[in-house]
Amino acid sequence: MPALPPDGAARTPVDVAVGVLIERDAAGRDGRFLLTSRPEGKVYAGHWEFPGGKLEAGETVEQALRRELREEIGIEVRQVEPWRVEIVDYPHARVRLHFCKVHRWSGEFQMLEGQAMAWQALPVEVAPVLPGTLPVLQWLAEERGHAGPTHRS
Ligand SMILES: Nc1nc2c([nH]c(=O)n2[C@H]2C[C@H](O)[C@@H](COP(=O)(O)OP(=O)(O)OP(=O)(O)O)O2)c(=O)[nH]1
Repeated sequence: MPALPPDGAARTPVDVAVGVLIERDAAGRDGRFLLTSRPEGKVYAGHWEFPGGKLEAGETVEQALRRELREEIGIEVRQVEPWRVEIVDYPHARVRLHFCKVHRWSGEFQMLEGQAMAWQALPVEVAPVLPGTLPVLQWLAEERGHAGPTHRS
């Protein structure tokens, strides 16, 4: 019988659409980005993440992102820029995170699942941050020439 692959590799990843909402400053440069806290009742409740959620059957990443941000934070995404894809193994699931930059949206932010929201710069001040968001903070640090820690450990 062939050896079983290591735990994690055996699991099919769940696709997740994630929005990195970024404010632009007066000069058009990327500024603060939005983090939200995971609501009570979900795994990693209280951890900070970029808003998003799992794709439903037949949805594209962009469709899922628009739906999730409407359902969770009450905004209409106006433009989606696919950015990077990352697989993360958690004890509860293996996820394929499709990170998208979002610079344009409309509507007022409403925390429809009882989350909290925080516009953040580097280093991120809210804690704890979800493990799957750490690579994003690193990519943002590289883009912005930020040296030093990206978050509080
Ligand atoms: N939204 C989001 N999820 C992330 C990030 N990083 C990361 O590892 N994840 C993981 C956590 C979860 O295992 C998964 C997202 O699933 P979820 O439970 O939030 O999705 P959902 O809103 O569709 O939830 P549900 O309907 O199943 O309750 O992706 C991130 O930055 N944002």
